[in-house]
Amino acid sequence: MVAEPLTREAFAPFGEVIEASDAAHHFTINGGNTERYHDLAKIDAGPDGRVIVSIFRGQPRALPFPVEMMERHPLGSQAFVPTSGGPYLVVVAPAGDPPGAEDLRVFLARGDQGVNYGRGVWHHPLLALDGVSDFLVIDRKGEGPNCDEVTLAETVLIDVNR
Ligand SMILES: NC(=O)N[C@@H](O)C(=O)O
Ligand code: NI
Repeated sequence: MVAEPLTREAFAPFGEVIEASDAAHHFTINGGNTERYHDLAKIDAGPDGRVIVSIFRGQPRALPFPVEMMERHPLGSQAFVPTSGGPYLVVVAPAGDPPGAEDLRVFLARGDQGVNYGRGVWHHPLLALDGVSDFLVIDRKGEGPNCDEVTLAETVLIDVNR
């Protein structure tokens, strides 16, 4: 599978794209100095969880990459915002039954785009490209198992057309 460009419309079934886009609700603050891109993602820690902020430092993945498993967080959302400026891959499938190869969507995210996976949305763990990459990660801390993993019946090779 070749990655498609990440857009808020294409990603809508899986969550939100976090970017300073004119399509977002934005307005000027701080006496004209600053533009606020407002309320970009539905952060969900559930009724008994707490929202936490972490940094993931990901090693670059080699392409083409074999997707052999997917995971989901049934108790909360998970957001990744790149802070190193490089691109990364986002592999997702709709929340619900464990995905098959035919359910996957693969997106190429720019270094100025973040993503928020909605609660229960299947995704592959971090897929940094080009170099060691840091990401601000906003997700849930709390009781209960919050990471289900599934092995795909068939491996899916993903790549990028650049
Ligand atoms: N396990 C963990 O914290 N990371 C994954 O959830 C991921 O999506 O990278
Ligand atoms: Ni995750």
